[in-house]
Amino acid sequence: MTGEKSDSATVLVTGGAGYIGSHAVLALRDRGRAVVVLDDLSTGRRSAVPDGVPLVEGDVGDKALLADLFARHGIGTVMHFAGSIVVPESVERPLAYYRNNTVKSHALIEACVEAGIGRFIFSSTAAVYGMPERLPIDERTPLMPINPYGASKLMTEWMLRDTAAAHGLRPAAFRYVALRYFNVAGADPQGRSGQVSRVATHLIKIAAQTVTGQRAELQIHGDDYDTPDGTCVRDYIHVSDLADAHVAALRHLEAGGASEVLNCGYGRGYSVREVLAMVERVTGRPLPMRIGPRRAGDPPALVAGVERIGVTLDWTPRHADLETIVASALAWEERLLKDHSVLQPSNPSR
Ligand SMILES: NC(=O)c1ccc[n+]([C@@H]2O[C@H](COP(=O)([O-])OP(=O)(O)OC[C@H]3O[C@@H](n4cnc5c(N)ncnc54)[C@H](O)[C@@H]3O)[C@@H](O)[C@H]2O)c1
Ligand SMILES: O=c1ccn([C@@H]2O[C@H](COP(=O)(O)OP(=O)(O)O[C@H]3O[C@H](CO)[C@H](O)[C@H](O)[C@H]3O)[C@@H](O)[C@H]2O)c(=O)[nH]1
Repeated sequence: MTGEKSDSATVLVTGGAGYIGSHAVLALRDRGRAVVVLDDLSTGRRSAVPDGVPLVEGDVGDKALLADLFARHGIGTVMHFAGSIVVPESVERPLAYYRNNTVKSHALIEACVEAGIGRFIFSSTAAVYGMPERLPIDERTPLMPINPYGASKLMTEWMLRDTAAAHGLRPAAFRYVALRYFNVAGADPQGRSGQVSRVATHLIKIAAQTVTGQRAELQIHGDDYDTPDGTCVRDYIHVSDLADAHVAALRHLEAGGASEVLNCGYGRGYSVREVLAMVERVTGRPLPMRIGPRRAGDPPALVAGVERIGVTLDWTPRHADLETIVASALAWEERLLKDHSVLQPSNPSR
């Protein structure tokens, strides 16, 4: 397309020092793509960025920095992972979430339009659906987020939709793929990256910490849901498959494909109890656990409708089973325990 940057152009990965972004960096590098990371290291880690990948330490809302970075590195596509992700925190500090996730995404999208960067891939979330009543959840399901985190992401989707509508037909076209992730888990199969959280909230991460003795016990947040075993059901996707979906989205846009909003999951749900049983099976160790009350805002079941991603992207998941997800998460947790350099502090000033 006229005015577009060439396919060999560098990919900017915002939030590339974080959990999912660092796996996307690995997936891009493994395919020989040039990558630059922009990260403020608020939750990310310098050590998550592989050697040889430039890390620009800065804020994704800093337009002067962005303009300079785009020109200096010849950026052709932006993959936007940077953001704040803790749902209960978003309820306590909504304006901080709207600022970091929505206002700063606005600055980034605007900087792209001004620089003529026409390809944008965005980390969205199943949280845009809220508490859907019907499963599986396809992309036409009504969008009714129930917390500021989901709303802050949905607003960014809308900015992308409207920007593509306004600029999509011009010579410097703007097209995007928004990927709505379901439950992301696991770690790079080669052990190069994984999840490092100061305060873990995700089930598989907490289970890994518990079974390795870092926590006394895990609490199941409610077993009285209207689900087969009473615990919540989620669609867990391996982080490396998700990273590959980003590479597939990049290829889609580079081939001139249209803007898309796509669920990312496997279309299969597991209950909390099933996940915990898998942790016990993989380790051969009992997992200390007890039943606690429901956690506010937890939908009983979230399972992705995955037809659309299947027909739109050239994406074949390679790690689509719970055992692989759990085993890779556990292997990473063992590595964290042994190798403290992985835990190199993010930004000491925060
Ligand atoms: N983890 C999940 O299960 C999940 C599910 C759905 C969607 N997502 C989305 O995926 C993206 C990545 O999530 P993650 O789990 O890797 O989280 P993470 O906290 O590990 O990564 C986020 C990264 O963004 C950086 N960052 C935050 N604000 C920034 C700013 N203003 N400027 C520059 N860098 C900034 C952080 O330092 C960090 O490296 C987020 O946008 C999140 O909303 C995550
Ligand atoms: O110690 C724990 C932690 C979690 N859970 C349960 O395990 C399930 C999964 O919980 P997670 O916190 O791992 O994930 P969520 O489904 O709450 O959230 C995920 O999906 C959301 C979309 O709905 C957002 O995208 C969010 O960023 C992402 O982490 C839930 O039923 C939760 O109650 C427990 O029982 N005990």
